[in-house]
Amino acid sequence: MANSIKPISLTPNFIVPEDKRPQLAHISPLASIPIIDLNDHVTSSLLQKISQACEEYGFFQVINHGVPEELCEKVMTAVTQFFELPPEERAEFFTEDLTKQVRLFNYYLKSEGQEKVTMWSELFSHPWHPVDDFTHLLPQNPPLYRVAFAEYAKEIGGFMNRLLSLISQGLGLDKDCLRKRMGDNPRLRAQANFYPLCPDPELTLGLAVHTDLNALTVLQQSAGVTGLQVIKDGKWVAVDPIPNAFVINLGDQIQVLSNGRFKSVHHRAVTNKTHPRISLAMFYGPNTEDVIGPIEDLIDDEHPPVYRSYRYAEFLEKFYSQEGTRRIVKELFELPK
Ligand SMILES: O=C(O)CCC(=O)C(=O)O
Ligand SMILES: [Fe+2]
Repeated sequence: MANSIKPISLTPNFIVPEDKRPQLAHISPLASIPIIDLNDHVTSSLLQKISQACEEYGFFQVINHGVPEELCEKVMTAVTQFFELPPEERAEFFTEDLTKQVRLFNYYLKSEGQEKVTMWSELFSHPWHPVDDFTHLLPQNPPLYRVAFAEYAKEIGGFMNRLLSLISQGLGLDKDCLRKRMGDNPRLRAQANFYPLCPDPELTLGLAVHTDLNALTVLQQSAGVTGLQVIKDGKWVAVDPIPNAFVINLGDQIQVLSNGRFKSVHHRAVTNKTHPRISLAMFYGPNTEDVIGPIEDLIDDEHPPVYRSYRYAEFLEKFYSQEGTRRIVKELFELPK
């Protein structure tokens, strides 16, 4: 099992069927996602900017987020060094077993009647909180990995809470509302994504189009290398890296909790010929036992509930059963109109 990580070359298993290729020339050249400055005081104008970004894009970048720049760089260095290890050393973490807490794996795309297509990326996923429970499972090499993650996780924990409180207020709710709805024991996982140089980016995908299944994602990406793209009004928009910014995106659970007002938006990662790219996603989601459904205060005669409530475990089950496809999960929980 532990030997599926090989130096990557453009073999047929990476070539995406023609109708699913990225068509890199068709990117909206001027469009970009909103930028939110968190140095600003919490005023109604800041909340308005956030709620507009959540309604119209489901994505925004934040600057002046308060997480120290050196720490952000340190954790990206640790992740980069991990992906620079010889493949046989990284392969120790390779597994296709979804129940493993720490796993290195590849995503793939499954299309009706066609072979599986492997994405041009390698993903490393593990919990980020509570630190003491899992640190011993993380790589010892590079030596920076465990310490950088422990420090980063602490800072991101505080930042996520702040963000959830702003998003709650953006919905006109009490600032603790979203955090409380996801309980005292949220599911907190990190995913480091590595996209090696690709000889022909038009033929591959780094990550196929998807929405995040969790509630909220805080992402850092390699400086100066574009790869993330988001759908806006039916067109792909590139999310260009801004120095020291985080990319924030809403996951499916916030779409459901907000009764469809805030959007979990389709996105993908494309590859390039000149620079390897790394992104680090920190996910915040409910616990498997939590019950998720539209928040009562957001429901009235004009806004009847769009979704039925479910245990998050039920959502995850439907999610994993559609592995490799363009998943249709939250739609399964929609109530008849
Ligand atoms: O590499 C990126 O920027 C996208 C990563 C992503 O969408 C994910 O990890 O869910
Ligand atoms: Fe994503």
